Amino acid sequence: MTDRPARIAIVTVSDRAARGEYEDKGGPGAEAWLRDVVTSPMEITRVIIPDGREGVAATLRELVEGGADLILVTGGTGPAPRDQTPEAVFDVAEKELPGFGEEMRRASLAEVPTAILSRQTAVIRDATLIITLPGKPAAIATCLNAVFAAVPYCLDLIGAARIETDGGKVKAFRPGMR
Ligand SMILES: Nc1ncnc2c1ncn2[C@@H]1O[C@H](COP(=O)(O)OP(=O)(O)OP(=O)(O)O)[C@@H](O)[C@H]1O
Ligand SMILES: Nc1nc2c(c(=O)[nH]1)N[C@H]1C(S)=C(S)[C@@H](COP(=O)(O)O)O[C@H]1N2
Repeated sequence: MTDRPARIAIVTVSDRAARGEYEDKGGPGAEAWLRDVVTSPMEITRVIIPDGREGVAATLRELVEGGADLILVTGGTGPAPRDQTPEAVFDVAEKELPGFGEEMRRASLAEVPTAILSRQTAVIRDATLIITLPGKPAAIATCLNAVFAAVPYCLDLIGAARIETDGGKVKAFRPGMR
């Protein structure tokens, strides 16, 4: 655990947003959610890349090597042929944390039955936690609200930056601490 600004990367994976055919709403949505909930210093970077296993994996490797503490990836988790974000994430993963996907889908299923189509998950590579989210901008808050209480302690455990949250919005849980 280190006390310095958390380096957080937000990666939008979308063929059409990367081509400029529509405005990316997922990346800005994820950044707004973090700025609302996380109270400790953060350096946030955002990138928009097309779908595709190799490109997504290469971007993730680069961000991990650049020292990211947390990477949020939005899009490409579904069953369509170009949806290959989970494959890319597993290509770079050292450990999977399947509970993240289970809980995000559970929360999303209360909103839409098609939430079951998302293969979203979370993994660790080096000292970076990578969480995947569906591409639908509306899914971002649902999914982050469902799992974020466990994120600060996970970052502690992997030796990433320490983050604090606004307890009125998301109460970070650190076992053994109040
Ligand atoms: N990053 C985003 N910003 C804004 N809207 C998005 C974004 N990602 C997805 N959407 C919206 O959600 C809908 C369904 O999401 P889905 O992930 O299936 O996108 P998609 O059709 O696969 O996108 P693409 O073809 O660009 O990869 C899209 O048609 C789009 O309206
Ligand atoms: N909360 C929430 N989760 C959701 C959705 C949604 O609208 N809200 N859309 C679902 C749909 S329709 C799909 S196809 C999958 C995968 O989306 P992705 O390929 O954009 O990642 O996410 C699912 N999860």
